Amino acid sequence: MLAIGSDHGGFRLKEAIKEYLAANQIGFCDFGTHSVDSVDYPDIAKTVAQAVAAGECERGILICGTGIGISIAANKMKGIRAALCHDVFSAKMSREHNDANILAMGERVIGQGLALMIVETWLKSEFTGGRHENRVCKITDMEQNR
Ligand SMILES: O=C(CO)[C@H](O)[C@H](O)COP(=O)(O)O
Repeated sequence: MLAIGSDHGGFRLKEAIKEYLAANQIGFCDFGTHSVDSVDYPDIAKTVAQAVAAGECERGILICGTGIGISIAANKMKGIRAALCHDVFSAKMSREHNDANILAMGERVIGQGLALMIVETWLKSEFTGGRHENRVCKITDMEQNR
């Protein structure tokens, strides 16, 4: 199960991603927001990050206007590795090398076509482990000592 959420700045892209997920039989849980009325992106980041960190959802997708604020907020949560990706290569690497468990994007930065390609790539890519395992473990250690 995938967790998805956005603020008002990412609402339209979130809806387009939901259509893509539904068309591809990928299960998701929508944590809002549910309109273009203004909301605060940390509130959405928190609920999606909590669902992923608690293991209720395997991975998450977060969208705001730029993707910056919502990824900064999500990364404050223990166990979260949110990657802000606006190109397909970064999306693939964020999974293969960094084991990113949240994909963040900005609706005001990229078009819908590219965003959907990024989502597709990110969902299909897997962590390759090996030398990257130790590096991700070091990130987790930093969280424990915070
Ligand atoms: O991108 C964002 C955070 O990084 C927000 O979506 C953006 O700041 C919202 O701006 P506004 O309230 O002017 O619509």
